[in-house]
Amino acid sequence: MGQAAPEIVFRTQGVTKVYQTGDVKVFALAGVDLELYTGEMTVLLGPSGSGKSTLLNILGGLDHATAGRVWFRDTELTDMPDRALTRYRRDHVGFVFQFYNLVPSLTARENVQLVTDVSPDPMSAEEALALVGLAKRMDHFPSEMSGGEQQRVAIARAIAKRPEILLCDEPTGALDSTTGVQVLEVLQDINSRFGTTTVIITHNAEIQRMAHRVIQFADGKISSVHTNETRLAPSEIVW
Ligand SMILES: Nc1ncnc2c1ncn2[C@@H]1O[C@H](COP(=O)(O)OP(=O)(O)OP(=O)(O)O)[C@@H](O)[C@H]1O
Repeated sequence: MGQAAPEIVFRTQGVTKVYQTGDVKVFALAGVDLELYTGEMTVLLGPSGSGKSTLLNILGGLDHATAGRVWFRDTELTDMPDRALTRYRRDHVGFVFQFYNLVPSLTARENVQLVTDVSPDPMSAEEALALVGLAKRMDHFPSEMSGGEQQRVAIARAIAKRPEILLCDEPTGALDSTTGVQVLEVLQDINSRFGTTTVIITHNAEIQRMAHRVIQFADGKISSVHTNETRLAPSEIVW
């Protein structure tokens, strides 16, 4: 018997995004057809300006495509009104960005509680912080933590609502390699422990070796898709 077909979590068809500044049009995305599968860890690679963040923002409901269609499971996101898109984002998507966007006047625990207070079925802030290895730092303020620790608080905040999807835009971009690997280990652990569909944008080609699939972008299009036969553990990745 063959393996069951993978379950599609996102599908895009001809997604285009045009930014217009005065007379100048920039095609940030120029026709992207893509399927992402439940539980998969996907790395998006490509030069600066090739459209990776634009696609991530559209998948995460932070932005609308100019043309083309986008589905999250059976729900079409394409023309969803902003209120519904906000609900979609709140209920299903966790975001991790390069700069951690923590509230400086709140402790790690309080930063995570901002999310757990408004989610229907959250884990506790304590549980989320323990999952990212910060059980002992819960009452520290961001200024008392290293970059990697702050990013782990940001990941705890993103996962505390138990999202099906975790979208990470350059999560290690501001970190040295040792700290970056710790953050990747947390992402790997969340992906395998909870089956959270995870998308990671990176400029660091080494990181692709931990992914199930690697999608390469060039000029607003997908230039190649590669499935890794074997994956490396984050601790085996060096940069
Ligand atoms: N709000 C905006 N207004 C105008 N142009 C934009 C806007 N956002 C993105 N762009 C342009 O769209 C193109 C794609 O940008 P995008 O950020 O998606 O690329 P990227 O591959 O994520 O790049 P990077 O790796 O540098 O983050 C770029 O040419 C960028 O300048």
